[in-house]
Amino acid sequence: MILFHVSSHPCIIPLKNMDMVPTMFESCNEMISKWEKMTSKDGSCELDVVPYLQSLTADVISRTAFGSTYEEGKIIFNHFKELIRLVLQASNTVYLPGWRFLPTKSNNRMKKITKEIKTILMNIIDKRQRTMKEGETMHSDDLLGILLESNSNEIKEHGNVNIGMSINDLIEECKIFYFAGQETTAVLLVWTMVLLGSYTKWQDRARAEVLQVFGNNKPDFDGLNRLKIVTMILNEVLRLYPPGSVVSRNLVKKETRLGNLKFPSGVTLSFPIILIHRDKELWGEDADEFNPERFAEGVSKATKNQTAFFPFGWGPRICVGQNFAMIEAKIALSIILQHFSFELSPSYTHAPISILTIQPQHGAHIILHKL
Ligand code: HEM
Repeated sequence: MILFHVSSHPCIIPLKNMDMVPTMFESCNEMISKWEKMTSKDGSCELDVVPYLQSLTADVISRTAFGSTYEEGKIIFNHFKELIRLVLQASNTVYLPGWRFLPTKSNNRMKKITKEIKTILMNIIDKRQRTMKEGETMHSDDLLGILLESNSNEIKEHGNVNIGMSINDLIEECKIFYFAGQETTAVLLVWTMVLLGSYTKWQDRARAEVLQVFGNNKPDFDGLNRLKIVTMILNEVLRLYPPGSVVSRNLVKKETRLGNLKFPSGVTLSFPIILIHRDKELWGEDADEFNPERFAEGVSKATKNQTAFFPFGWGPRICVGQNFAMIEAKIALSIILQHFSFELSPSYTHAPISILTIQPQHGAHIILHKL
């Protein structure tokens, strides 16, 4: 069972396993079919994998969050995507106090999108609640169903509708789910393809393992847990290219001591994950090199029991989607390896850039060969 921390509410909502494997498999398969269609007669093609892996993880998260109302959910997430783009665009311009209240083209667009998100979500909720009243069971096998069910239980318990979540709270929860879970998993897969496209011996080892565990069959949950080489590879990718390169904490409440250091309230502490993951004192002289072998005996051996590897954060606020992300990455990688061998294209330029997550600035051009 995965736990989902709902930030605006002091409660923890259980995000059940929700039979995620078939859902993820379905989305991965759609991507593979597109790639197969793109290959020429000799079975090869070159493509930038970034947009495909992004829409794969968006698809998985839409299905998981909205289940049966997935098509409407997808529109909401497409709107979120545009919102992120507009917010990033605004943050790259000179800051003028009060600017966001001016009726500029992008401010008007942001307002319009926010309104549309609200309308679609209200329709979905309305439909679900009507189904509930008609005596049918809730769709508690998706995130929205879980949020609504927990909300209605809370209202019943307290006998007060003001206790539950508002539509704005629900929108915020869906936003967090999307921001935290889509881009991060996409970039993990992108860097995995870039690195396995360069270190083809590791690609061969991963494929041999996948074929030994699954043959050409659908990946299943038990088999995914037995993938040792694939896990070592994903850990090494997360070490070198942690999707979230920094975690931060605002010390809002009171003066805080950390060892000999004293921090006044109001200070923001940032932990540079990527620098710690590449520290030669912690990882040895080959810290900047791709060497999954270092994880052969697990994370604690690789880190000599120090907190030197924390791609998902650490402590009480550790990423609640880490199992979800690792399962998704393992399924996607297994299916890719079952269908294609691949290499990095000569047109690829290595230029990682941090825009919320660490991304390849000029895309990830890969040459695929159908197996
Ligand atoms: C490779 C994929 C992922 C990476 C590297 C990652 C990394 C992180 C990190 C570093 C944090 C911050 C922890 C902290 O502040 O200490 C975080 C928080 C979080 N993650 Fe993930 N994550 C990934 C995938 C996911 C997925 C798939 C989901 C949802 C299904 C998810 C949901 C969340 C949520 C809800 C939070 C907490 C946000 C908050 O309370 O503000 N993450 N994640």
